[in-house]
Amino acid sequence: MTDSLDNLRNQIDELDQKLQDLLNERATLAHKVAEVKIATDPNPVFYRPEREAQVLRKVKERNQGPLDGETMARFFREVMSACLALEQRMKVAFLGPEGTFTQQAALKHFGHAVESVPLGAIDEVFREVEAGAAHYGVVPVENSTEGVVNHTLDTFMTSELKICGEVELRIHHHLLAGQHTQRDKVTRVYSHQQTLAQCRQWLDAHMPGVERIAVSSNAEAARRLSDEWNAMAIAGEMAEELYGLEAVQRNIEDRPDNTTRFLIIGRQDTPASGKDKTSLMVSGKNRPGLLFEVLAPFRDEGINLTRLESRPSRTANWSYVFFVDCEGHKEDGNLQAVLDKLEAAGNTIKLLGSYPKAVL
Ligand SMILES: O=C(O)C(=O)C[C@]1(C(=O)O)C=C[C@@H](O)C=C1
Repeated sequence: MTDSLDNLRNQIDELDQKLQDLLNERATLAHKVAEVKIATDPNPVFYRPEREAQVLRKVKERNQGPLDGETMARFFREVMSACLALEQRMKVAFLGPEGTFTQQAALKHFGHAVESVPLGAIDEVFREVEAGAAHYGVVPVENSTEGVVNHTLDTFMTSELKICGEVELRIHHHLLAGQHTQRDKVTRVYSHQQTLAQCRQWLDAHMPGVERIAVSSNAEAARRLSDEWNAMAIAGEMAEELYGLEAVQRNIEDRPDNTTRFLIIGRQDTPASGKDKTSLMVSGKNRPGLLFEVLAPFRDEGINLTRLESRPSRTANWSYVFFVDCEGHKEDGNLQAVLDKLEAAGNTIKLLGSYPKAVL
C-alpha cells in the first residue's frame, strides 16, 4: 500500500515544523554563547573556525543518508552562518569585483549570512582586515593548473595577519555571450590572465584567430560584454548570472579537476581543531644545502608537507624565502620541535598561522 500524496505532504509539514523549532532553539543557544563570550572577554571573538570545522566534521561522520555528507554539511554551513550572524554580522573582504571565484569561495566558507565586500586588489584585502574595517579577508593562493598566486605570498612577507582557514573550489570556466554579442563576428575574448591560461588548449582548438585580452578579473570580463558586440568573455557561473549572460560553451577549462585554493586571513590565532595545517615562511642565509636543512627537521619529526614554494626575498638579489605548508598545529609537540630546530640553525621563521583543514 503506498501513502497518498496528501498523507506524505502532511508528514513533511510536521517534520518541517519540528526542524524549524529545532533551528530556532539552536539559534537561541548560539545567542547565549555570544553572551558568555561578551561576559568573559573584553575583546570577544565570535567567529570560531576550529569549532565550525569540528561541527561540520561531526555532521559528515554521523550522516546516514540518503542525503550525502557533503550536502548535509552545506546545510549546516548555512545554519551556523545564520547563528553567527545573530552573534555578530561578519564583514568579509574579498578580491572583487562581485561575481569572482573569490566571492564564491568566501560564501562557501562563511555561508551566506555575511556581508561580503569586494576590493580591487589582493593587498587591499589585507589592508582592510589589518585596519579592522573587515573582520576577515579571502584571497586566492594557488591553482592546480597554473600554480601559485605570487601576489598573495609576497603580501604575507610584510603583513602581520594570520591565516585562519582554507577553502578549495572546483573552477569551471564558461564561454559567455551578452545580449548584443553577434556570435559569428567575435574578434576578441576577455578574461583574467590565469583563466586564459587555464583554457589555452580549448582556445587554440576552437577560437584560433580570436584575440585574447587579459583584464583584471573574470567578472570585469563579463561586465564588458554589456557594451560590446564583437566580444565574448570567459568567466564562472556567478559572473554569468550577475551580468545576465548566456553560456555558449560550458566547462572549457583544459583540466577537468581544475581547483583553486583560497586562504582566509584574520587578526587572531586559531586554536587546534584536531585536523589542522600550518603555514610558515622560512628564510636563511644562502648556502649549499639550505633547502635540505630546512626540510630535514620535518622529515625527522614525521610531519607531512603539503606545499613548498620559494619566492625572491626582496631584500637581496638571489636570496629566497621558502613558504611551507605542513600538516599539524603549531602547538603540536613535533611541530614545535621543528620550529626550534629551524631557529637553532639560524633561520628566520614567520608563522603565518595554524588553521583547520578545509572540510567542505
Ligand atoms: O560555538 C561557538 O563559539 C558559537 O559561537 C556557535 C557557532 C554555531 O553556530 O555552532 C557559531 C559561530 C561560531 O563560529 C562557531 C559555532
